Amino acid sequence: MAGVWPVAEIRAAEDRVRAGLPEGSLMARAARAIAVQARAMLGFGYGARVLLLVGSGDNGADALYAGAQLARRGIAVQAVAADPARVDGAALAALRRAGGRLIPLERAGDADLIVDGLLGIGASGPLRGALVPLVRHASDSPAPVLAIDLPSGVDPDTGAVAGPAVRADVTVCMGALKPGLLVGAGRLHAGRLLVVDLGLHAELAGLTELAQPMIRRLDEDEIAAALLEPGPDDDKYTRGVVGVAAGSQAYPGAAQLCVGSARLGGVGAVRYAGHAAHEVVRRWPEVLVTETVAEAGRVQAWVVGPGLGSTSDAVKSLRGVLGSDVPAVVDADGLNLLVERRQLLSDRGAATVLTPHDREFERLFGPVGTDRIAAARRAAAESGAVVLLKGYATVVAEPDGHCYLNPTGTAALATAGSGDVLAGLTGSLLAAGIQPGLAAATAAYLHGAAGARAAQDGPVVASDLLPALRAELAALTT
Ligand SMILES: NC(=O)C1=CN([C@@H]2O[C@H](COP(=O)(O)OP(=O)(O)OC[C@H]3O[C@@H](n4cnc5c(N)ncnc54)[C@H](OP(=O)(O)O)[C@@H]3O)[C@@H](O)[C@H]2O)[C@@H](O)CC1
Ligand SMILES: Nc1ncnc2c1ncn2[C@@H]1O[C@H](COP(=O)(O)OP(=O)(O)O)[C@@H](O)[C@H]1O
Ligand SMILES: [K+]
Repeated sequence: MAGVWPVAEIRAAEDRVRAGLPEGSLMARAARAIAVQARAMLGFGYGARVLLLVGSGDNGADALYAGAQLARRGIAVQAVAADPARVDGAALAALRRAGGRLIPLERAGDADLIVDGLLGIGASGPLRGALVPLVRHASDSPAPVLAIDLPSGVDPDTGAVAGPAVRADVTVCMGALKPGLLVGAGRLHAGRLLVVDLGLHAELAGLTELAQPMIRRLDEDEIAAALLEPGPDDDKYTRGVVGVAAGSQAYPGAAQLCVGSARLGGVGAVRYAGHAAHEVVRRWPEVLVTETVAEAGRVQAWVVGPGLGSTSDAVKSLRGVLGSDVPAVVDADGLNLLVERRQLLSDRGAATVLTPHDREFERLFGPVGTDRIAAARRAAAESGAVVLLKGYATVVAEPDGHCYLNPTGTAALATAGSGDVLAGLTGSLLAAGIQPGLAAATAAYLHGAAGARAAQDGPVVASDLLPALRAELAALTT
């Protein structure tokens, strides 16, 4: 499990770690890790050319100390400072002693690697002044970019990018993951992420009295552990039954997709209730179908909404599901119907998972804004539901503020019906007995991984996600 830490908490831990160590040793560890990664990216040593972009804080000092290590290996290191009068003197001296040089931007030659040491967790607001042309230089250069701690121009806590920003190939993150590396535009700008443990984790864990960090990124092992496999004493009912109230005469495909993934989350049976019963049973003969939620029989969780439409029957389905005493996933048309019927949510005793994309979110809770974690948390607190806010980096927030940031996915998932697959899978995991927040985060993870897997074989449509999901589940559980 990886904890993800806002800047304020990293600062507090950093102070405590520094206090117990000789002066400069954290930075020495950081510089070593950056130099190792720089050499790996260069693929060759002697004669290679590295350009350091140096800011006036410790991020810039990290770059200079790493540059000194590279220069000692025969690499030609040039440094360009945002403000030459405010570079870290000791770090610059170290670079110079090793043979590196500080030069004005106009004299920077071609480079084989650019190291972004402009801004790290001290960043506030959009890039100012002399940093802008340096970031443009990096964007215009064909050289790969290694960002130190955070790509400059990305907000450390939100991932928001409000102007020019470094697009890194690799980001070497110091000590602890920051939210801005995992959500919003920051995720895209960070490229491949490497975390260097500077001894901060133990301090961060000690700072919170909670068993879990407030923000987490699940890894593959945790997803595998969350999935429930059938045991010798199981029958179809003990494994859980999921109900799907989705699709309509107008949108029978949504029912097929949603049921298609609901079959895969570890339940013993799927019940379908709605006007696409004929289409569903023709495609998935194992599914038990009825016309209405009231007729469906007992389930351990419901999914309501995909392709449901807004007719009186759709409203009846929503009322039937939310009036039940089992957990429910509300997606798509179900969310839109909730806008005028919020009471249905507040009256619930059982858990609810809401799965909005940005426009659905806005209708229910107002604009998402640039801080997606804060938006999802606000909505979860306000609604009492788990909120899965979809996107390039999906955020799952629980009503008490705990969050999961999803690491998987691909933009190929931006295809019609993809959300129907996610909703069905989430409901299925809930019915199988996984706790709501974890079920939503697990579904997002598997859905993203299935999308990436499907994308390896060509353009992705939502139907492709079903075999890819099976393959993903098989890979995780065997
Ligand atoms: N965590 C750890 O344990 C360790 C952390 N380490 C490293 O330290 C880094 C943090 O260093 P830091 O605190 O000195 O801040 P940093 O990011 O260099 O920036 C501060 C400077 O930026 C400026 N500035 C701010 N916003 C700006 C803007 N929008 N546009 C333009 N300028 C802007 C600001 O200017 P000012 O506001 O003062 O005018 C100030 O001069 C961290 O990311 C990691 O690399 C490692 O060395 C070892 C262990
Ligand atoms: N640009 C993107 N990058 C990665 N994932 C995306 C992107 N756009 C959408 N997705 C994912 O694809 C799914 C789309 O869901 P949704 O918008 O509800 O589609 P639909 O309503 O057509 O089924 C979500 O899981 C979302 O996170
Ligand atoms: K940086």
